Amino acid sequence: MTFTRLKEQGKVAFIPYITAGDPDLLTTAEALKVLDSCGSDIIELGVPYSDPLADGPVIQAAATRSLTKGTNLDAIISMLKGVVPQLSCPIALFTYYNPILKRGIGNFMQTIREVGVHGLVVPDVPLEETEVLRHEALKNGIELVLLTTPTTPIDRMKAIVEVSEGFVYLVSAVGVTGARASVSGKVQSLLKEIKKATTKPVAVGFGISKPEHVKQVVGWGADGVIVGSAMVKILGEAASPESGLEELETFTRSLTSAL
Ligand SMILES: O=P(O)(O)OC[C@@H](O)[C@@H](O)c1c[nH]c2ccccc12
Repeated sequence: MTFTRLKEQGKVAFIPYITAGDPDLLTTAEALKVLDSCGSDIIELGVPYSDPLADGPVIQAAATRSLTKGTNLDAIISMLKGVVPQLSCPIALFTYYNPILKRGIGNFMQTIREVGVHGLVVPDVPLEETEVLRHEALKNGIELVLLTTPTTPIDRMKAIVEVSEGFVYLVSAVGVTGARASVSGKVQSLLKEIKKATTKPVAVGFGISKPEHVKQVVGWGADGVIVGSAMVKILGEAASPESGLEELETFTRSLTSAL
């Protein structure tokens, strides 16, 4: 839906990621409002996890701080209950598989649907194991976004894009999340391959932190850009929650104006 509207307007989606509960959940709620009002098209909200395999130092540190404060899924859910009705853009929850399993897949999907979450990203579930997850997501009207990476073999990429809902997440680089000096030139050819295989929108993430990166990825034909660590760093390193939110706004505007 979001992408259809954007495409009609000839626009590319801006998709920020932040970790819930860093520095605290009240600030997360405010950050969601700031990101929404700065023109984000989807917001990825990360559930902090103790063993975040795919995450680089910035998001790992944010998760640790958040968990130390006692952030858990229930607290995130009740924060969302209050704030989602105030947002105009959809929320995609980002979580590792374990917290979903702990709650029970069906129960998890129902709970997030009830607070108005639209999408779900789970980085550590291999395609073969997504079936149950997809089934339960579908039943609850949740879009399960799947990821493909530069090392995903073509046939596997095709199978992934075939079943991905909402959009396809193209991970731009091998390794962990985190700002990088430049976006790998390989993304251009990866985008071409994916677009040969599907008409679904493709959003690119990993290492995007500057307006130049945004412009580059848009020029290569991406339908969306995802920015995580750079956002998380601002909120995590700010002198106070208030100044973090101000910096977040300035930074987000600098990126969206490159779209
Ligand atoms: O942090 P980066 O490099 O801007 O990348 C996006 C990213 O943060 C977000 O989508 C994400 C956070 N944790 C992940 C783990 C795997 C894949 C993606 C992610």
